[in-house]
Amino acid sequence: MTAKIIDGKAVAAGVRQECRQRVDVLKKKFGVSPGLAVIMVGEDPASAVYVRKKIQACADVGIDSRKFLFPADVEQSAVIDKITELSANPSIHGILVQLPLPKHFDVKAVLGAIDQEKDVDGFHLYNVGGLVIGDTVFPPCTPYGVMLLLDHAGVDVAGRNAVVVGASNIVGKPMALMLMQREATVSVCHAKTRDLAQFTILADILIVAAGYPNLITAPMVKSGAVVIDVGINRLANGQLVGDCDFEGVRRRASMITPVPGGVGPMTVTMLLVNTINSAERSLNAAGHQPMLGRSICAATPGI
Ligand SMILES: NC(=O)C1=CN([C@@H]2O[C@H](COP(=O)(O)OP(=O)(O)OC[C@H]3O[C@@H](n4cnc5c(N)ncnc54)[C@H](OP(=O)(O)O)[C@@H]3O)[C@@H](O)[C@H]2O)C=CC1
Ligand SMILES: Nc1nc(=O)c2c([nH]1)NC[C@@H]1CN(c3ccc(C(=O)N[C@@H](CCC(=O)O)C(=O)O)cc3)C=[N+]21
Ligand SMILES: [Mg+2]
Repeated sequence: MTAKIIDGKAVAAGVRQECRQRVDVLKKKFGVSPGLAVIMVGEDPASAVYVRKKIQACADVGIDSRKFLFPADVEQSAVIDKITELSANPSIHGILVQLPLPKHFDVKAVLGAIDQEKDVDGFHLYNVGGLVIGDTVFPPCTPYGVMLLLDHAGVDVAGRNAVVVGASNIVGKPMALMLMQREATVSVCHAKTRDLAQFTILADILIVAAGYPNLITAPMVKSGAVVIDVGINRLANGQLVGDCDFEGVRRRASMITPVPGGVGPMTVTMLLVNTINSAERSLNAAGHQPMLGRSICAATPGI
């Protein structure tokens, strides 16, 4: 078997086209320009690349983005003051704090300062709680993008065995919750899992987000499985690879996402979706009827 490649870049391009249309309606009909604030602390090169991609993606669909760069040794209170100010600013509909933050930061305190109605990453505890009960406004971008890829590829989730490798707050845990919400039978593996292969081999849907190249090899994968590789690893030779031995695994899987060009472009795109949803919600809060297209969210009910 040779797996069908799930083209994240192409799916993302389609979603972005919808984003452009929704932004157009917001601007022309309602005079609202969706605005995203991106906060970055320090100049970690990987973070800088991701932030640049997010800002480019905003420009691409007509979202106004503003970047706030703080030096790595800034006091936490200065960052929280900025977040408080942006939370009160009606021209800002989304606030994102690029992670990781420097060690002296209390991540929970910083994320907690974001207005929960502008928490487009979905990392505020209010939205995390919403996700747990299957009723969140801002699904976290990476697992949200994965759900959209699965829907787009026509993958049935209900009743299937889903195995998530990785249990972080930003990928593994919310991924597991979204799959549970869609009635998969979910196992979550992490660094202390004994005999990872014993779990992965049972997966109809295998989601890998650990951050180790070649962690998943062909013998660990059930024949015909759908494999979603979230991992992003830069090898010494400069090559970007996921967590799966791509060439080996694609001979056992029925579908697989590539790296690059798989989940990464979806992550950035779902940030745009969450920001536009937030801008539309701000209109509704102002007394307008809920009239705008929610087709993207409708594709993924209940998350
Ligand atoms: N494509 C995209 O859009 C995105 C990609 N990423 C990429 O995804 C990967 C994961 O990111 P993130 O969740 O932030 O990373 P973290 O480092 O925060 O979490 C990694 C998780 O993987 C687990 N893990 C580590 N080693 C193993 C192992 N040998 N077997 C099983 N589980 C293991 C860890 O376990 P434990 O909890 O026990 O420590 C942890 O839960 C990275 O490569 C990152 O670059 C991240 C975000 C978006
Ligand atoms: N608050 C916060 N929100 C995040 O969403 C967030 C974060 N912090 N910290 C880091 C991770 C990582 N992340 C990625 C974004 C884009 C690509 C992406 O575009 N990847 C491309 C290639 C990238 C490249 O060429 O380097 C691809 O896979 O095709 C990947 C990973 C968002 N994250
Ligand atoms: Mg952990």
